[in-house]
Amino acid sequence: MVSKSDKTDTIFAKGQDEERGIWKSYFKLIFKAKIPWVWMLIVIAVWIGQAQLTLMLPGYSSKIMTGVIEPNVVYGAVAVIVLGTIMGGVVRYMNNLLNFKIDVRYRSLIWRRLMKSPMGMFDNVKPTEMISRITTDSATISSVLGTWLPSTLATVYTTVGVIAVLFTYDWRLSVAVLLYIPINILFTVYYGKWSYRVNRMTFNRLSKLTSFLSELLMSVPLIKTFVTESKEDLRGQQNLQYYYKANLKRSIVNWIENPVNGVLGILQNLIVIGYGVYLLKAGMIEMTEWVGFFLYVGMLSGTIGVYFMVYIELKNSQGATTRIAQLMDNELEEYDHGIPTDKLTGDITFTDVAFGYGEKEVFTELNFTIPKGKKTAIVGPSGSGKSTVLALLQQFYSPQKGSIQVGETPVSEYTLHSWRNLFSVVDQDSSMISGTVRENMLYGVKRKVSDQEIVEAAEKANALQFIEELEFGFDTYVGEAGSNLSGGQRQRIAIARAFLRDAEILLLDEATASLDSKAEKFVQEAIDKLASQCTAVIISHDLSNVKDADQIILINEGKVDGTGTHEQLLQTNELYQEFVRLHQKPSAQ
Ligand SMILES: Nc1ncnc2c1ncn2[C@@H]1O[C@H](COP(=O)(O)OP(=O)(O)OP(=O)(O)O)[C@@H](O)[C@H]1O
Repeated sequence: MVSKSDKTDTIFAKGQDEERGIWKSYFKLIFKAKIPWVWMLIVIAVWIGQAQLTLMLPGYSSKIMTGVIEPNVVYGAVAVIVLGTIMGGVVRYMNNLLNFKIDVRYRSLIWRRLMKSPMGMFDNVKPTEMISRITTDSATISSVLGTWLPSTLATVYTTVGVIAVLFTYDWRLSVAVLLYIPINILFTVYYGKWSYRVNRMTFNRLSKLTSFLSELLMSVPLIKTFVTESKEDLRGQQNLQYYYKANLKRSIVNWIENPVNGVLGILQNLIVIGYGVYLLKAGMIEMTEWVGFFLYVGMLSGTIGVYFMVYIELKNSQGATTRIAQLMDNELEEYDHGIPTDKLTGDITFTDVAFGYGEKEVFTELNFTIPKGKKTAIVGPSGSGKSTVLALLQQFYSPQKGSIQVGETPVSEYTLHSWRNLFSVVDQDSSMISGTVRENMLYGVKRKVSDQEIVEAAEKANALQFIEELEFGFDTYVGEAGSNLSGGQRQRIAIARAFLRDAEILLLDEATASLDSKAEKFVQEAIDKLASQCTAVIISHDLSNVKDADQIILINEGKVDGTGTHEQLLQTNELYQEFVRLHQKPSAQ
């Protein structure tokens, strides 16, 4: 079968190490996700309104603190405080909404792209990595765009305003204070880089831990069977320790920020106090101006603190933006481009088809024909590429060389959706969705189906008895991915689904492998009936399923080793003789 590879050189893994191009990535994401601009502008305007009120406060405070208690000063101060508090509350609420709006747009954009991504992308990316794109990465980006962007613009407004006010008080004192800013920037940049590295390490440890846990929890039966609980316990403890140590480092880095900022703040106050006292004594400034200046400088420190946080946030979001920007660049499947079809109009021919998964070559030169309306069996050693033929047939992948055609028409010229709608598939995994038995039987069935038909399909698939014995019959919940059902029960529901789908081409990949021999015989008869009404391609290790096929294709080492009926291949092909010898059931001898 087409198994998922565990390659780590995925677009996402590459993204984790990509450290450049953050601005490019942000621009790309902002335009791709169509963020709510109007809402964003409203939030920015409210932020700036609130910033303006905050800017006015030290002017009033300095007057009141130095005894200038006139009615217009007091009323002005009260109005600014009350309005500022109300606007502060409103803007935070609006900002939260903006954040959620941006977040849901990114999440739905990522989800839509994932749903339209070609199969090859899913082979290379672990499900936990994809989940992390939709949850953690999109939250990081929306926090930067939704929360930090508007508040930072308001902070820029405040900074410019504060500097302008400072110069109206005294230009010498202002220059002295501003000289200190480069020291602050230097610290911000160095600390930011350091903090980014440590945060990224913690994030990587956490995603390793998450993927370890989800993988192991899905393998509990394997662990129990092979008695590896202690070994896995140890591996889990190690992963937890790595994450703990990364967190310890991170806490030290985060802690350092406060004392250093404190020292820098003291430096700044010393300048204002020392130089200010000198100017006061020399009679060059008034007491009210000096107090006002002092309060505004405090505000300036606050704004620098915000830039500092924004820088850290931007650095920390770098991995997330790069990963999502790369996902946006990924090619998508086009479903409605080409000729629509609702019938298989001729035989399907593979001509000189070469195909591999990445570096791994599977077929070098594959030539065969699947006759319309006939039953074709594909046999070959394990790993020879039988399931890959079914994947190529459904256009999950495109051949690297050669062509697959229906008559004279390459299958790639059909619209992808209409082409895939021609198929009905029952494979050894018998994929289920979490829902009821009925929902699973109807999954992918696009016509109206009566209850009577559902019952008949279940009966033909030998599933009716066990379904009726379930607590809620057809309305019984099957659990996540059908976990409440046995392998054989899942397989019978998948077969019933194939009956209901009633497609032109039936693909069976070890479709009865999980059934006991009594059920298998019964279901096999039903499948044979279904197969006789359409074009069927069957992969089975069970000789009895293969023997009566109109044509058997034997695949080995990337090529077709032989084609013919059971009798023909038995007489002419050594590999087939070997296959028969190995797979003959005692009853068939
Ligand atoms: N998604 C994938 N990525 C990389 N390699 C893959 C992928 N799927 C299958 N392969 C490899 O391609 C080869 C053919 O696999 P395929 O599942 O088609 O073989 P098969 O004949 O159906 O095997 P089996 O009889 O064991 O089910 C194998 O070597 C397999 O490891």
